[in-house]
Amino acid sequence: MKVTVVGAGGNVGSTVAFAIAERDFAKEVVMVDIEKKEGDKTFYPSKGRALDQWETSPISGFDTRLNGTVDYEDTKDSDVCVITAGIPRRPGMSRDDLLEINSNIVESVTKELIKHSPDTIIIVVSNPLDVMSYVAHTASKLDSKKVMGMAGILDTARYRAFLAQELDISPKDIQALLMGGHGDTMVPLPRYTTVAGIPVTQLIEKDKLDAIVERTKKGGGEIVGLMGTSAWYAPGAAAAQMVEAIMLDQNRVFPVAAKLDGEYGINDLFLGVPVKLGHGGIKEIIEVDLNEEEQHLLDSSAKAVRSTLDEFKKLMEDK
Ligand SMILES: NC(=O)C1=CN([C@@H]2O[C@H](COP(=O)(O)OP(=O)(O)OC[C@H]3O[C@@H](n4cnc5c(N)ncnc54)[C@H](O)[C@@H]3O)[C@@H](O)[C@H]2O)C=CC1
Ligand SMILES: O=C([O-])CC(=O)C(=O)O
Repeated sequence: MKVTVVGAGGNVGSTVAFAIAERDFAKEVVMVDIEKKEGDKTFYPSKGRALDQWETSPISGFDTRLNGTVDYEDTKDSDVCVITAGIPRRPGMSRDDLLEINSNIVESVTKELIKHSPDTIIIVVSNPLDVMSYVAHTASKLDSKKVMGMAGILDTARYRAFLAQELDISPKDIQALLMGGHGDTMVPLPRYTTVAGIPVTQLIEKDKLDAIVERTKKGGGEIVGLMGTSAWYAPGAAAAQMVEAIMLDQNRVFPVAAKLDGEYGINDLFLGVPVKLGHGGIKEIIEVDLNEEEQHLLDSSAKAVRSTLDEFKKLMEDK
């Protein structure tokens, strides 16, 4: 079983690769990035990070080979490819500000990957996430079940972590659902949030829960404000969990950015929804009952993603 991570000389990509290696289910992780020139020197970040990570294997006890490269030939016959290539935002920017640069990167990277692994499954991480998933789907021409974006596991993990802190309860016992686009319009769903089966609304006051929902929506920005660049540990762990679910055919139920063709009344858009994830990619998009208010929030989130998608389409027309 072979996984490729593109952008793996950077923060999220290298963390995805390392999290996969530490889980020890894959034979090989190929870490692709571009070479970097500084004066008369050339550096190879993906090769350096792969070597550094491989050198932890005797200590951590994993067998997964980590191979850094700048050559897509080395990615041949990958079962799953994770795309983290692109620029991260800086303080004061929104994810949508990355649209123009990252859409070019994601499109070109996807085409290279498909040349060497025409049957692969693609997990997109680059932002703006929902539109970058659309770009990878269009560029790859793969079935929509094989192209998806990672955001929901991360956003739900933030929500669960904040709840665990507030309630002083293990994060493992908090189950939650969050839908919509990976932006400030995302939709955490308290009605579908439980602590070991107990509805969270019975355990926490409404104003505290509302504050946690708001903090979750801006969770990415909170980290950008603290570090000057965006997060990588939780995003890396989240993408690795998706890769594991697919490769081990776990049939896990996760929120991922999936292509909607009528589900939830939304068409031709990648948006975060719960899916069953296993061999072959998305086996099923799960349609949960939403009340009027929840559906309204989801529709607003879809509208925001569609407006970024329209901007991307316009960029393509003007090219
Ligand atoms: N979906 C999500 O929840 C999250 C998404 N992100 C996004 O992930 C992306 C990466 O973030 P970081 O790793 O922090 O950035 P980074 O700058 O540390 O790494 C990005 C890497 O992509 C590489 N790259 C650029 N163009 C490339 C190309 N054409 N081919 C191969 N590699 C190329 C760069 O050389 C760099 O090493 C950003 O767009 C960021 O917004 C970050 C966190 C969470
Ligand atoms: O906030 C960002 O730009 C990166 C990201 O998507 C996240 O951490 O949720």
